Amino acid sequence: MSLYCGIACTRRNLWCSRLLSTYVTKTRYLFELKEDDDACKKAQQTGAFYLFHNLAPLLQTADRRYTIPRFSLLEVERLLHKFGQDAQRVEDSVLIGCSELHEAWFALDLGLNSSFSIHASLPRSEVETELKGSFTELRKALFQLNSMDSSLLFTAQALLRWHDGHQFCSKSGQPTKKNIAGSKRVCPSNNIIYYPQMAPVVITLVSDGTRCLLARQKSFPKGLYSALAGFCDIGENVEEAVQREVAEEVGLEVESMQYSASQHWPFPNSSLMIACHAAVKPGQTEIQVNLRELEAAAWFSYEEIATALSRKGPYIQQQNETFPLSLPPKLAIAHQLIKEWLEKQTGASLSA
Ligand SMILES: NC(=O)C1=CN([C@@H]2O[C@H](COP(=O)(O)OP(=O)(O)OC[C@H]3O[C@@H](n4cnc5c(N)ncnc54)[C@H](O)[C@@H]3O)[C@@H](O)[C@H]2O)C=CC1
Repeated sequence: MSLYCGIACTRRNLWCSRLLSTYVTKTRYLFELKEDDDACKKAQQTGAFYLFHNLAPLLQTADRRYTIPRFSLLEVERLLHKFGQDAQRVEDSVLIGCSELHEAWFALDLGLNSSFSIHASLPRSEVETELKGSFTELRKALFQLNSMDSSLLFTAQALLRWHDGHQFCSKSGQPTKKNIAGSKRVCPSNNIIYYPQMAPVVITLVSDGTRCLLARQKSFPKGLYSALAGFCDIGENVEEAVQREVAEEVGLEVESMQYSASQHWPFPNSSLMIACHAAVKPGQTEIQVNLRELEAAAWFSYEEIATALSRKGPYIQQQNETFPLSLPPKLAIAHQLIKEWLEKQTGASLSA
């Protein structure tokens, strides 16, 4: 967005260039914190900390809404001291962003403890009482948070999980050491550097021109249908992954496809969701569900999708029971794809 903003900048539009330079300085500042341990330590002094316990973020509730409390370094150190731990535990924290005024944001998990760590887990309920909040599963909190908060917590949880699972060098077997920002881990015995990783996943909404194809897995809540998703195989590009996934899961051949958007998705591990629309030939729409991957797949009409998005149903039959068709939550990119498809259909029918 900032790039387009910069291109479109004119003298009349000075606020635009100011926005761009704020963004650039913020990005450069974050880069410096990732590269320079001393600068990052210094940033912790004036930074804000988000607390987690076993990957569940600390949330507070006010007027039935979740808020995310932040703590200063001093407050975190006091808390650690109160539970018999030294301030060194702050080094387990990871950098997750910063404000436009360069207040650095960190996430620290008080519950994770590895087999070799000197830091034991802090007692969850006692910390909750002390901080007047509750450590809440991120999936549960998802529906209550705005998109900025959820994206920050997604990043934090993904980074904390990655560090928890990558404490040893896969070549030497020795413990690896994280840098202060948590943007990498290094094996001291052979200098191999490990960087946090995301797995690329294609998510595709297939259309035959008038209907869209949705599918469900056994593990989905009853009535929930979504777009087709699958991990990219090694060596594949996005187009090949979309074609393969659609063929594998529902037995159809993609005729054309169009990239829509992307999203970082932390469940169950970090994925980079690459969302696309795909079209099949109108005459070749017979679905053959791969039952190893899916429980069911079906074509849905404009009216059925519009009704489901307005949360009124329609109803679908599943294992001799009837459920209202439900779609992925607003924050999920699958929801965005489905909404986009619906809007395109509306545009098409309006211009017809
Ligand atoms: N944000 C969104 O709108 C949506 C996100 N997703 C996410 O997309 C991802 C993929 O979706 P599904 O295929 O339905 O998931 P899935 O978890 O059912 O995975 C399918 C299969 O892929 C293989 N697999 C698992 N992890 C892998 C990895 N890192 N690399 C390669 N293969 C792997 C396994 O054999 C697994 O059985 C999941 O993480 C899911 O949470 C799925 C749908 C919507």
